[in-house]
Amino acid sequence: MPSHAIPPPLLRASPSAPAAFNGRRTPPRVRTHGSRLVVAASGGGRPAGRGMEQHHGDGSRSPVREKPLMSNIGKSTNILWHNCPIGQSERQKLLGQKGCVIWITGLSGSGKSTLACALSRELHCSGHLSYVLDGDNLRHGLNRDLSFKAEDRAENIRRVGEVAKLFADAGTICIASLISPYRRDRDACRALLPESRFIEVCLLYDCLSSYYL
Ligand SMILES: Nc1ncnc2c1ncn2[C@@H]1O[C@H](COP(=O)(O)OS(=O)(=O)O)[C@@H](OP(=O)(O)O)[C@H]1O
Ligand SMILES: Nc1ncnc2c1ncn2[C@@H]1O[C@H](COP(=O)(O)OP(=O)(O)O)[C@@H](O)[C@H]1O
Repeated sequence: MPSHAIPPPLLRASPSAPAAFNGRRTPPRVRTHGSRLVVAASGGGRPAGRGMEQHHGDGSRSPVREKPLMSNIGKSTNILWHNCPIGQSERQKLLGQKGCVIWITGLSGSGKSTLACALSRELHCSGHLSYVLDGDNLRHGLNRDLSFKAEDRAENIRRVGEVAKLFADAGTICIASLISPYRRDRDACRALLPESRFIEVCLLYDCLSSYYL
């Protein structure tokens, strides 16, 4: 099978999927064409806000039929939130676990990466899916444009907080390992998730340092 081919299980329709497309007149038809996935979206077009679900801080969802979730972001207007029929609870059921963020903070050399890797290995051995977001590694890609001045560190943490939230939403135990010296930046990341889904591990010796604000 070529590396880009879609494995057959992904193409199987979930029994509950059609009901979840109630925002469209017709759900899109998906079929394979050689190694390609062909999607025919017919009729109805955008869901126009109907059949959407509102996500609450505790991870629960409820249908929102009256008001589409729109935002104005910068110069762009009418940014519409799209929900997928396969949501957080379906992913949790599939994986047999709930996603969360374990945020490891501490000075350079304090053992963050070592702890993150050890934790990830233990979780893996006990059958849990985890993923390490290491500050050093992310600065090779996603955050390569950022320096170590305070505002860039803040942007660094903001981005990683958002990515970690997505990993948790995907059902993964996301282990973020960053110096993240400013409490306000870490608190902003914590605020992205329900209280019990964000666990901060502060390598204590460094947290007593005046480097931490
Ligand atoms: N000036 C300066 N200050 C701090 N750190 C530096 C610097 N230059 C490079 N490095 C390397 O970058 C790693 C820290 O990146 P982070 O993204 O975790 O930092 S921060 O959270 O934005 O403060 C850090 O990795 P760790 O040692 O694993 O913490 C360093 O290897
Ligand atoms: N618990 C520990 N005891 C002794 N040495 C450790 C411990 N944790 C990490 N180290 C060592 O300290 C050094 C820095 O660890 P590292 O995980 O890279 O820190 P950080 O990611 O915070 O920069 C490494 O050489 C590592 O092997």
